[in-house]
Amino acid sequence: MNAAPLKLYNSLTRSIEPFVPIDPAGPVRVYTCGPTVYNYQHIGNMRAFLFADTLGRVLRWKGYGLKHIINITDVGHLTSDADAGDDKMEKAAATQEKSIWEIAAHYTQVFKADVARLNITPPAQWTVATAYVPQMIAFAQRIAAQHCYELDSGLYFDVSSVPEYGRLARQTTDAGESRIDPVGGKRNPQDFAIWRKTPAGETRQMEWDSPWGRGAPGWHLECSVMSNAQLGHPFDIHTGGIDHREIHHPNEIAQNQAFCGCTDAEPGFTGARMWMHNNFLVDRAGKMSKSAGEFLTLQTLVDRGIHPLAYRLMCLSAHYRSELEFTWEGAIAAQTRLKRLVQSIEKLRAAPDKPSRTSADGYRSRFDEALSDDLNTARALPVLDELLADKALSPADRFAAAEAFDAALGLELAALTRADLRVRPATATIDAVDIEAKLAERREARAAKDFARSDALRDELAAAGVEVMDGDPLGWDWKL
Ligand SMILES: Nc1ncnc2c1ncn2[C@@H]1O[C@H](COP(=O)(O)OP(=O)(O)OP(=O)(O)O)[C@@H](O)[C@H]1O
Ligand SMILES: [Zn+2]
Repeated sequence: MNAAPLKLYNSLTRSIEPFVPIDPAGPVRVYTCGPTVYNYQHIGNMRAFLFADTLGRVLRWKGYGLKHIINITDVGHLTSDADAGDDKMEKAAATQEKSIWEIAAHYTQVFKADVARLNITPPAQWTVATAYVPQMIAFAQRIAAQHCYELDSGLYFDVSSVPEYGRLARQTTDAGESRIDPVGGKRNPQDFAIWRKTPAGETRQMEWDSPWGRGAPGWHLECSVMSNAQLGHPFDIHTGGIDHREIHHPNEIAQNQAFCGCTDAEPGFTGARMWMHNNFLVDRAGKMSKSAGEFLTLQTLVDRGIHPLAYRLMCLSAHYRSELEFTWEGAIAAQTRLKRLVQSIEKLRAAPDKPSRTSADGYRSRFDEALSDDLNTARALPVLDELLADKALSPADRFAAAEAFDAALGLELAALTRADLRVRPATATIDAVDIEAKLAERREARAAKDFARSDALRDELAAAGVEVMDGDPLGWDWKL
């Protein structure tokens, strides 16, 4: 029944293509560029992992096995993607007066907790960059003679040594961001360091011996090595945020081509069959970004009374290739939408059963078609709404179909309760039980038309940090 052909947008060709697994018998192999653990991940970063999870869930919905790898970048990512600046990890350690290992451990743990709160399926393996340094050196050694050259600052990849460098980014002019050329002596402006030597007289917290001196691997090298080690090249799908389409992924591709030495025998080889990118989460200031200073974490949302899965639903309500603008109104609307879903499911569970007069197959096909059309979750969600409201279907059949749909959506619809969604704002000076008691008292006052008492209770709650939402059609809510 999940039979619509799966089509996905491939950034390499800038078109929607049928998905054809490389190995029809084995699992689909997917690699996702993971977080750089020098700071908290903001909700924009989490959008990238929600997208990768949706891809994985849809692949499983379509009946495929899945081997998904996400890396943890704990070394090598510079403050500028164009090969300039400090290592983000070294810089964070210096400003926070901690060791890099402490920094990495802390932010990795918080990131994984957010992954769990968003119900993102953990990958088959979290590959940690510093655990792959010997493989990175071996990879670099194999391509060094034909594709690299040494400067004082490191070993550089010569992008003119591979065919069609930058095809993914569609770089046709000198104006592209990646043309920035901050390192003197490069052969081509886009050449990048695959090994950065520690400057003479300095020591870094993270450095290793290599044939090119003590130093650290380049960020681009890391993903080529870890994807190859875990999945083998070529694998099926490589994902990341759309910023990676410009520099990071073209550089991975160049290294993969150099490593396999196969571009004559296999024209078009990039290391992955498809490259997929999610668009940005933006706010009024533009792309949400750590470098820009202010950003929102999942915890910020929770502190303001928004459930993590409401953020997941917010992301699912937009297509992953569209920009998504974050607003608090939007987050509250997503929370209300999630509540409605949970409420419907709770009602179905409690309802006495009776036979269906029709079948849920039509909904299932439409839901499947939407997901199969380049993961169009925005179009799949209304099918779920319609299914839940269809009285010709028995409560049990609606419940079963909704639960099956949720395997692809990951909203935990069958497990969530209304009570879970009452997230107490962090600033509230009153606990959930007292809030409920005051709300009940207020409902009674209103029923008795004692509006003075009702207003007084609302003001008391407001003073304690809780805003009563009279406009909430579900009637059982409060927020910051
Ligand atoms: N605003 C955003 N919306 C969606 N995805 C994003 C956004 N910002 C970054 N990403 C993606 O998040 C993932 C993790 O990125 P990483 O930890 O390397 O972040 P970063 O580049 O340090 O973040 P920032 O750009 O905020 O400084 C990457 O796939 C990246 O493309
Ligand atoms: Zn990467």
